[in-house]
Amino acid sequence: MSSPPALELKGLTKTYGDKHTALSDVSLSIRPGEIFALLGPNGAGKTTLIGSVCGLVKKTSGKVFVFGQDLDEDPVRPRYQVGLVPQEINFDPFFTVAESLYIQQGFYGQPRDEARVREVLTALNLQGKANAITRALSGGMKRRLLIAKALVHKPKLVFLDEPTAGVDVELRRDLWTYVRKLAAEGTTIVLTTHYLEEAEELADRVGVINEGRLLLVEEKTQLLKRLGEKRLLVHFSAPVSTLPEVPLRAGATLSADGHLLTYPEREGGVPGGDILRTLYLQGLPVATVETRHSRLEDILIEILRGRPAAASAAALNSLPPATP
Ligand SMILES: Nc1ncnc2c1ncn2[C@@H]1O[C@H](COP(=O)(O)OP(=O)(O)OP(=O)(O)O)[C@@H](O)[C@H]1O
Repeated sequence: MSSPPALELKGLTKTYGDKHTALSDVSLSIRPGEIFALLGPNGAGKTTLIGSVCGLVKKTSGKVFVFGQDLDEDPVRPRYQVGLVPQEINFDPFFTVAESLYIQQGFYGQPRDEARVREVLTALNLQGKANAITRALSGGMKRRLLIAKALVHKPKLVFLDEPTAGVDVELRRDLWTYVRKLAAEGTTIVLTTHYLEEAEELADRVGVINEGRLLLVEEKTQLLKRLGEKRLLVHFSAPVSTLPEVPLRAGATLSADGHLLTYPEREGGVPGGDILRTLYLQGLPVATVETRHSRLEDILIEILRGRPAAASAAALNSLPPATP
């Protein structure tokens, strides 16, 4: 028998008050061991979705299954397998780093496991801080501890809600390495991030949510292949007045100043190599050649733009840049 999904949502809906629908009929299935990135602009419903699974938000309707267990039937035990790195720092400032991790183990019904605490602290580069009082940690260290806290009870399903917001490049890299290790060991990771570079780097699959609706779920590589574009850019050392017939007919364009040829490569179209060969054969003054691939960021903006009137300009404007 095949194992159940790590997380399954069926028609998950959350309404605040009478009319504000934060989540609307969201259905989604996440495989054990996959890294799933949930993307969307501010207010899209990402945190509400995570909160509904972790018990921080009371859903209005729909079903949530964690490793096949219905949270309506047992809201407690399945959640022992879940870890959450929230957006906001939420630990007691008076305990030491190690104490707060032991408390967390106890909270999840586990015996004190010093080896595990050491392991998590080392993975997050906090090994020298085990006995530090948490309020004395720097902002970045607090964020590392937040991640350690979410992982110390060895959850099989981990939610990372904007885990690297406002952290330095080093922590981001450390975390990426650790997330990959966890996933390789079979942990399922659900990640929300505004740094699309992060999703592009880590995710196996991507879900796009806007205004509480799940617009798309697709394998990341498939999505990049389907909606991504590869462009060949040829810079000329002297202005060119017209392009030869082969590139022209294939769809290449020349900049107004005659210094740049742009050619969007498509599957089944004339290969970029043939375009270049023609340019060389015709003796055009090719200086440099580069290829550019569209990134997840470009694709996400297109998806949100592609939505009818509902994808408001405000929502698009709130998309932050790919890198901090
Ligand atoms: N407690 C609440 N009461 C009323 N409305 C809420 C509450 N919590 C969230 N909302 C609304 O629900 C919608 C979804 O919010 P949510 O925090 O899930 O979005 P998000 O995608 O996580 O956004 P961000 O990227 O800014 O964290 C928003 O319109 C928000 O204003």
